[in-house]
Amino acid sequence: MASTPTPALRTAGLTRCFTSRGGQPRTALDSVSLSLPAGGVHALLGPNGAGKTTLCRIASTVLLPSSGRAAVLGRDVVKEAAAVRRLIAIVFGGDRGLYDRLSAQENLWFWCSMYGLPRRAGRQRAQQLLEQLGLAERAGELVETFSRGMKQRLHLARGLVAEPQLLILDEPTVGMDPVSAREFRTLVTDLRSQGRTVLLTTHDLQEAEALADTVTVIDRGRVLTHLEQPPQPGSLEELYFGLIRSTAARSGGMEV
Ligand SMILES: Nc1ncnc2c1ncn2[C@@H]1O[C@H](COP(=O)(O)OP(=O)(O)OP(=O)(O)O)[C@@H](O)[C@H]1O
Repeated sequence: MASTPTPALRTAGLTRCFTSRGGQPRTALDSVSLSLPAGGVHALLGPNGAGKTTLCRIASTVLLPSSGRAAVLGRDVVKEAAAVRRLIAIVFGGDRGLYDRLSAQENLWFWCSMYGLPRRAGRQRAQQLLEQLGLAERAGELVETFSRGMKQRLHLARGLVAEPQLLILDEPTVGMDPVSAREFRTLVTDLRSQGRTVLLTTHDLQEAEALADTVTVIDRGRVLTHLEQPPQPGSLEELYFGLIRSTAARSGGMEV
């Protein structure tokens, strides 16, 4: 009998609670059970505060679950955190995580050394990534002089230093102009064709539709739907708004 392939990310009853400053309990993830296959782009959608970043942070071992389990390629994110860190990379949108007063290549050299690459191999890897991401011409310039789109490419290069099997992109195109965002999406498509798995959170439904092989919609920490196939062109907006509207109506929340 053929064995079932190990999912890139599997969660079972995954729950994460926070306590607000005023002492109010807040459930960011509420018993989330999901299985995302290895390979392809998996879109995670949901309104502000839905729990997307919390899920990404748990999958990348920087946040502990309150209860339930999560595993990356079969490795438990709590009990085998070190092994999980070797399999994943996380790229946040915005300006976090880069050293502005260093050049693009210095940033990458730093990250290569953090991942234990010897100096020579690190420099080769950095050069290869700068070329792959179209930054080679600006490699020696300070990151503070980069546009947002260029910074996002560099973020992605940083994420790729360790050749992760699961790349988590948390709103990677936020604030990008349409051309930079489209180029970034092309890079994501290239990664998919190289056999990598990408978990993508986004508020851009067209982006999700263009890239995703599976789509998961969450709201208030709960999975509302999980599509195991790419959405039909033009279908996602109606599905998404319908789901969010009915959840809001059930809980007497705002109109969408
Ligand atoms: N460190 C924290 N302390 C308290 N509450 C938190 C903390 N981190 C997240 N939360 C809360 O958990 C819930 C989910 O937040 P999360 O950042 O995962 O949402 P999100 O779907 O990524 O939202 P957005 O689309 O706005 O980025 C929110 O109510 C948020 O206020």
